[in-house]
Amino acid sequence: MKKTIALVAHDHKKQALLSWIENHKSKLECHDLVATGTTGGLIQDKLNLSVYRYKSGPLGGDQQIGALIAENKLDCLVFFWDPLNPAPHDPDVKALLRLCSVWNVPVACNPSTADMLITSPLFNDPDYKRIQPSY
Ligand SMILES: O=C(CO)COP(=O)(O)O
Repeated sequence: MKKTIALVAHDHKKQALLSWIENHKSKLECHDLVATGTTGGLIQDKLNLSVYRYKSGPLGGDQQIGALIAENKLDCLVFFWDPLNPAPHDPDVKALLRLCSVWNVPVACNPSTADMLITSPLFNDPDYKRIQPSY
């Protein structure tokens, strides 16, 4: 079943995300991909993958992806955030990760977790229904 997958990385993690995407390109191209602005541009240019680009993270892109979660329009987030450098939009980063917890959206913040997520049998199991919390 086609999913909507968001791909986001901070600057020092962009190369790691591009490598991860390249490793899983055949799986990822079956889905609808969205990304924050700069990350999405790199995915298009370097990997020739079609991806819908929201604004750059510091300009509101994280919040736009958060809005997808709040509207139940996102199935999975791969977000390689940078634990070693401060981001001017850190509140937006936290808010995005928080919404994944609020709505039980699978989120991978490093390549090994992302490997496990995308290769999980549950990822393509049509019978697996993610529990949607009812508040
Ligand atoms: O800052 C980001 C996520 O917090 C990513 O934004 P860019 O993809 O525009 O660099």
